[in-house]
Amino acid sequence: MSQTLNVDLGLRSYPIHIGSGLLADPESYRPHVRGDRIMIVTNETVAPLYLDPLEQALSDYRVSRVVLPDGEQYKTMEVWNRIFDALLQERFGRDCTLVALGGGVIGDMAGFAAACYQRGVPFIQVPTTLLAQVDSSVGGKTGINHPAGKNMIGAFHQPLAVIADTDTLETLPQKELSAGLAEVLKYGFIRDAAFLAWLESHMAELLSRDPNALSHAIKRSCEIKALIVAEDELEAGQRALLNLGHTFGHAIEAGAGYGAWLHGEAVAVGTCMAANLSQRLGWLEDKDVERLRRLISCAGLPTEPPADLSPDQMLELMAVDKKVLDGKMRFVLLKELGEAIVTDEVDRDTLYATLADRRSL
Ligand SMILES: O=C(O)C(=O)C[C@@H](O)[C@H](O)[C@H](O)COP(=O)(O)O
Repeated sequence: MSQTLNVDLGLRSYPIHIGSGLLADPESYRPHVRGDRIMIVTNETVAPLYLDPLEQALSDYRVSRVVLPDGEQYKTMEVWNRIFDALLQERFGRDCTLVALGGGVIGDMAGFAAACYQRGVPFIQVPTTLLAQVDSSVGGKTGINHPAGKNMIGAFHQPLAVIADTDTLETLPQKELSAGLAEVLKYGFIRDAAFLAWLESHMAELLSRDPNALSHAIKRSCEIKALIVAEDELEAGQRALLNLGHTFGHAIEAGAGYGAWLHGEAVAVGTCMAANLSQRLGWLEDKDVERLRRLISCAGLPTEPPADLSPDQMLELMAVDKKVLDGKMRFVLLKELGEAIVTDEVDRDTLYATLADRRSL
């Protein structure tokens, strides 16, 4: 059984197909592929699991592949360039489709390569992690990291389709499943108190990979993301809400060294820090922060930043955040659980106190 949602972006609209058995089904791709040549971009972990069935499903086309190393530490200009080497060596023209097979790193790098190759070619997202299925494959944010900051170089480039085969979650390490839950919880925190309550009462099923619970969580997450992206594709306004926990989280990822923390783990801690700051500003109550922390912890996620990352180091890393406007940092904070806002009205002392407060995280 599969379900389809739509991301409504006029001429750039596209479907998100969610369900079992989609990856190996030729019909998942046929309506979307452009040209007769396909370059699959994947990594060394995912290739042995899913490259063969994907190539079988695409056997009507001339298919090539580029297999990159796995991990956030490889989301670099050098590794990204290997996609262009492969495309150029095999003389790909513009009449081709790139297919991103993997998690968020592969989706972001393949999507950014598609945005740039010969000034833009189409691509399809085939996300194989929970995080990629609920978040990074949807919305067209593509890019790579820079030592100075996460996702600092990139482009908005929407895919032709997202094909999220829920069967791929069966092979996902538990740590990666939890990392995906950080982004699922985010949708509840920013937009949907009822979904948050549902997540609270179904966390055990989600962690034990109950297919119905996972399908519901993926669908609701994608619905919320699709609505926000449709209203604000280029993050001129409310799309920034999807960045809850990311200002702190990206600083943790860069500060600890890319790959030391999974993105979702860093976002989980960042969300606790955003809640702490929201409480200091008088918005969240103690019980809200406790509830948020408990949920994050029940999802198997950390709630505290690395002890060796000082408030000053965090501040320095946060200063390059893409939400900085007119030299002022902007934060996604919580008015209540289920309602987020973007604000630049955070004084330095309150921020510093949050960064220094390891106890209340
Ligand atoms: O789609 C968005 O918009 C998001 O902010 C979703 C985030 O969860 C995602 O991690 C995104 O890639 C972060 O983007 P960035 O602009 O903060 O680099």
